[in-house]
Formats: sequence, C-alpha cells, structure tokens
Amino acid sequence: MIEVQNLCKQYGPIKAVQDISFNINEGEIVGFLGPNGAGKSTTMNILTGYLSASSGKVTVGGVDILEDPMGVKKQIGYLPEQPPLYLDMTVKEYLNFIYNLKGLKLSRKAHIDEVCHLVRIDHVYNRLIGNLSKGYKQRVGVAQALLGNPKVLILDEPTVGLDPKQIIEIRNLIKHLGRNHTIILSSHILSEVQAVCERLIVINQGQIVADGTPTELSNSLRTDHKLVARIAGPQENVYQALISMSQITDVSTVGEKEPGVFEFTIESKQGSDVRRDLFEMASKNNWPLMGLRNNELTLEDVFLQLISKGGDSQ
Ligand SMILES: Nc1ncnc2c1ncn2[C@@H]1O[C@H](COP(=O)(O)OP(=O)(O)OP(=O)(O)O)[C@@H](O)[C@H]1O
Repeated sequence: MIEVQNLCKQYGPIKAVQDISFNINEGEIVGFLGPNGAGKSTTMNILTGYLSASSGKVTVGGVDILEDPMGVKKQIGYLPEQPPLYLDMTVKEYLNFIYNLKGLKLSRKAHIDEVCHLVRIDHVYNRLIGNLSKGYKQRVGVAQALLGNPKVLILDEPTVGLDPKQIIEIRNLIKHLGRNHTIILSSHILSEVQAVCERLIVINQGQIVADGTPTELSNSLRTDHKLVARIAGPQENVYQALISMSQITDVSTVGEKEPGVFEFTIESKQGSDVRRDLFEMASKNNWPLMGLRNNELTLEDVFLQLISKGGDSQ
C-alpha cells in the first residue's frame, strides 16, 4: 500500500531523514516510534505531500507522490500533530468546509453523518469547536481526516495532551478504524504504539533502527537466553547439578528467596530450550521447582537500547 525507498530530507545542514526505506501493507496498523527530533513528522509530512523529499521515492497505492501528488493526497487522511481546526466554527460548519476543500463528490449529508457517527461526535455536531474538550477536538481532527473515505490514515501523535480516559477512547477509536484502513501512527511513547500497533518501525536520528512486531524486536536484541529458576534444595548441590547440564553455559546464584528456596539465573546456548531438562533434573533429585520464568527484555528496554546508540537531537 505504501512504499518508501531511500527517502532523504535535509533542512540546510540538518539531515532530518537519512535514506530510509519501508513498505506498509494494506490493513496494517504501524507504529512509527522515535524520540523527539527523530524525523517522524518530517517523514509523515513527506508521505502526505506536505513536504518534498530531498531524494528518494514514495508511492501510495501504486501512485508516485512526485508524479501525481493529488492522486496520493486523495488516498490519505492526515491528522497532524496540531489538528487544523477552526475554533470559531461549529463541528457542522467545519466538516462541511473540509468537505468542500477536499472537493468530495460523495453524498454530502450522508457521508458527514456517517463519519460523525463513526468517531462519535454526532451529539456535539452543532457546538463550537473552541468549546469542546481536547478529546473531542481530537475526534473532530480524526473526522476531517476520514472525510472522503481515504484508504490510509496518518496520525501524528494522536493522543498528545489528552487525559487517560480520552487516551483510551482515542486508542479504541484507532483500533476500530484499523478494520477498514491502513494506519500509520507516530509517537514518542512506547506504550502508545504498543497498545494499538502490531508492527513498530523505530526511527532514531533520521534512520530506521528496527522494524518488526514487538516480540521480534525483543528477540532481536536478546543476545542470550536467560531463565530465572527457584528451586527448593541445597544451594551448592543445585548449582553443581545445573552447571553440569549440557545446554547450560552459565549459572549464577541470586540468593535464598524463601526459606530453603534458592533463585538461580541460568544462561543457555542460543536457540536451546532447557526447561524440560531442568524440570527432569529437579524432579530426579527431589528438589521442588518453585518457579521458572524467562528473563526477557521488556519493550521499554529494547526501545531504550535502540535509541541510546545516538546522541541528542535538537
Ligand atoms: N523546518 C525545519 N527547519 C530546520 N530543521 C527542522 C525543520 N523541521 C524539523 N527540523 C529538524 O529535523 C529533525 C527531525 O525533526 P522532526 O520534527 O521530523 O522530528 P520528530 O521525530 O517528528 O520529533 P517530534 O516528536 O519532536 O515532533 C530535528 O532535528 C528538527 O530539529
């Protein structure tokens, strides 16, 4: 649906986007994640035709953004970081205004009603936008993006400044819209994209540093496979039994966590799964296995590792 090849953008000496490439398939909800100044807004502004690239190629639905910018814009609904709202218009006036601006040919009233129903703003239709809460203003912003039934929605930091209840409402709305749209959502907050996206593209200092599902990202950074086991048995004997197991490369004793129960961190060979052997060994020695868990990196750790490779952006 969206193909980006070797995209670069320079603002004078600042290389905001450096040679990035990715494809997004129809129906995907992709999170574009990166710290402030990483180049997210620049990339989104290029995808939506608001900015021109210094070099590289972008196609949306097979249409090249340079050859047919209007053809691309028709396929994209965009909610910029600052929603383009006119506070002294009512929701009705504003959506009719955007309808005209987009030159839509759909049945006006039916289409605007449908969009208002979808984002649940029917009951504030005749109210001044300036008097709405921030959450409702954001919904009106999403509504203007949806006018014209674009296949792709690009949402730049859609929940910034909202309270926790409004955040959940907007997230649910995005998930709901994901059933019928391809969505790119940018954020610098990990939990934000984690909550709604199945795929994350992590960008730092204008470059893609990771692309995959949250699980793939955690796995790609895990250099070793660590287990944490709690075993009720004599500490030294358990340690010796563990370290002599064939797939285990290192064992460290964490300490006595419950009376007579010791915790061990166990490292095993890449790709091996020692849980069954571990259970057998403990059972053969009559040492109850009181707990076993993976010592996995959280996505927060992964994100911090990925973005700590560079310095600060301005
Ligand atoms: N018009 C501009 N002129 C000069 N530099 C710019 C301009 N717009 C952005 N930049 C710089 O380009 C880099 C990328 O900025 P961009 O706004 O794309 O990042 P971002 O990831 O969207 O950050 P944020 O989350 O803060 O919006 C930053 O170093 C920024 O200072």
